[in-house]
Amino acid sequence: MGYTLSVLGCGTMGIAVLSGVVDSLDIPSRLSNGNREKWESHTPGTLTPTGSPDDKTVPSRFIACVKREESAVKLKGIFASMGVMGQNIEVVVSHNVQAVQESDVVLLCCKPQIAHSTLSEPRMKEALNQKLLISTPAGVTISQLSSWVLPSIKMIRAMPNTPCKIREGMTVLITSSLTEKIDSAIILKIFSSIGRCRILDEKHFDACTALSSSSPAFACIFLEAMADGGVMIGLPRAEALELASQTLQGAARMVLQAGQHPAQIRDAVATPGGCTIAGLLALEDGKVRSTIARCIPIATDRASELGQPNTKNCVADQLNLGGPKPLYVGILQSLSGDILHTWMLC
Ligand SMILES: NC(=O)C1=CN([C@@H]2O[C@H](COP(=O)(O)OP(=O)(O)OC[C@H]3O[C@@H](n4cnc5c(N)ncnc54)[C@H](OP(=O)(O)O)[C@@H]3O)[C@@H](O)[C@H]2O)C=CC1
Ligand SMILES: O=C(O)[C@@H]1CCC=N1
Repeated sequence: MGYTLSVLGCGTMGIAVLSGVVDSLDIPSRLSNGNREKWESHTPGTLTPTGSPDDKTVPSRFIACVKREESAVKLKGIFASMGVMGQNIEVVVSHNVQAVQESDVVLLCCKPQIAHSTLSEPRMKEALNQKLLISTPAGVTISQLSSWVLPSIKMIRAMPNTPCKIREGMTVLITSSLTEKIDSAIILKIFSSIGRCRILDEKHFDACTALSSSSPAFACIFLEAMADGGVMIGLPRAEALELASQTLQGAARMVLQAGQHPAQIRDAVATPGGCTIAGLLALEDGKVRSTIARCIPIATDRASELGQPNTKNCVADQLNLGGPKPLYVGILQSLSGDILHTWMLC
């Protein structure tokens, strides 16, 4: 048997990490029951753990913790479709402490605003004793985390992104506090099985949060805009999206895999007097380069505020609403313009 990994707050990010890790493993129940094929990563260096079944650096049991019953139902559906529900994965509602007691490694994936209260649940400190805690909430620092737990806890910060779900993630790690080799091996196996990972100082963490964790959203704005352009000149929507997505992926891989500089790729495509240079000049007229670049420091500033006391959190958090985001939008749209404006600023 390997170790038990629990996820405290198994929402978007928890599901992405858990699904990616599960897909990286050869779990017999999934392989034998004819469920969908597992995702194979295309990222060079991504690891498919091949440890023996009793390898202590590879997880073999998972516990996903959520707050609401409806989220548990959704999670069970996701893991059932992967062929692992019940056998290797349990989904629990409001049983954080028990899940941590039964785990060796704990992935904290709740919102930054509730990281403190989640780690301060009665008996949680004791449950975490000697365990390895991986904290993902944006803006919550190692020094804050250290003040909330016992000194005996082994702890790191990780900043993954949603493509971890298909094993194409980018994760930045601070592992300086780890002293035991086995803990470093566990961490590196988790995150290098679901994409690339890089170890950096904590001073860079908010920038990394913006550049790799938020950026799937930023990249999709560019992607959608390219597809819109194709639709504007008559391409069917689905094909326009396919062309734009595969092209962006190909261009990124030429940088990562072929080691080409982006300017080299651009210049090679831009034939003198051709259509590419005409398009490039139109892009530069729209100040696209500085607009894109400037979103990163803005997101970095906001990341640094998250999880800090006395900073603006969104209206939904202030009202402590527990529903899904579309519900907030509905409620907020029915409120006055001023409140909606406040919410959009946060
Ligand atoms: N989303 C992203 O791309 C990234 C997110 N992060 C970080 O990951 C964290 C999670 O973000 P995200 O996944 O988007 O958020 P979600 O809202 O999707 O997930 C949060 C999860 O926490 C659960 N939860 C809430 N309260 C409790 C509780 N008391 N006990 C156990 N579980 C609880 C929720 O359960 P329920 O659904 O039942 O309410 C939900 O499953 C954040 O701190 C964020 O900064 C980091 C990098 C990227
Ligand atoms: O937007 C957020 O706050 C989270 C953290 C990074 C990506 N999503």
